[in-house]
Amino acid sequence: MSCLVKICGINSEDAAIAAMSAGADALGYVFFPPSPRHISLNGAATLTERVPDSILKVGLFVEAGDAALENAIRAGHLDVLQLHGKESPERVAEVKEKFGLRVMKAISISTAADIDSAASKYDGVADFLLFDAKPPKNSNLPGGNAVSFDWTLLTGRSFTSNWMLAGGLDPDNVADAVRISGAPWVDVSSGVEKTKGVKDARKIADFIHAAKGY
Ligand SMILES: O=C(O)c1ccccc1N[C@@H]1O[C@H](COP(=O)(O)O)[C@@H](O)[C@H]1O
Repeated sequence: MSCLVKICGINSEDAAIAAMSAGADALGYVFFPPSPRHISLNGAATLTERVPDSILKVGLFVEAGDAALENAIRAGHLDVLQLHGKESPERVAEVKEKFGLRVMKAISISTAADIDSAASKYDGVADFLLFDAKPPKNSNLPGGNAVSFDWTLLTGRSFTSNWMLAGGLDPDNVADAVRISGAPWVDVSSGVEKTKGVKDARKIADFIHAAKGY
């Protein structure tokens, strides 16, 4: 089964080129200073000049205010806003309306009940649902922790919103993850890095090939 791929945490020209040349469908810029993948506004502005319109530019935020969103949208020419904190359905709808861009809401999963509860609140409100694992207790990041969840929780599920699978994906497990979950999109950060915050071109290519079933 083939699917679309977002490579998140793009913070260097090398990483952007590796992802684009391997066939990524979306690139993610992390606008969250505690993350090792954080990118400055200037950094995003420089990288984004090289990204063709056919590749989605996704900005990742954690409970960001309107001014921060606006500055990042302008710098990165963003197409999609990924809200990876505790943003309410009302805030998701407000951001969509205010900025006129697609919004992706990250949802932390460990049980089927987590999926049901999130779907009842965000399905059809956000353009994309992003199913990620619950962060470990000792992590200061709500995502990007290389932790996966039970993909069978998503088997046979369908949603009004488009959706992505994330959390602990890597070149060796992504084909199984797509087959089991039926995900139309996958999103990866840690699994295609050589060290925290530094992407590995070989792993990016292997990941995209495996996800797309080349
Ligand atoms: O990547 C980060 O540093 C990050 C920081 C804060 C929130 C989310 C973050 N990343 C997102 O987390 C998931 C899973 O990442 P991983 O592949 O397990 O490392 C993914 O959606 C990233 O976009």
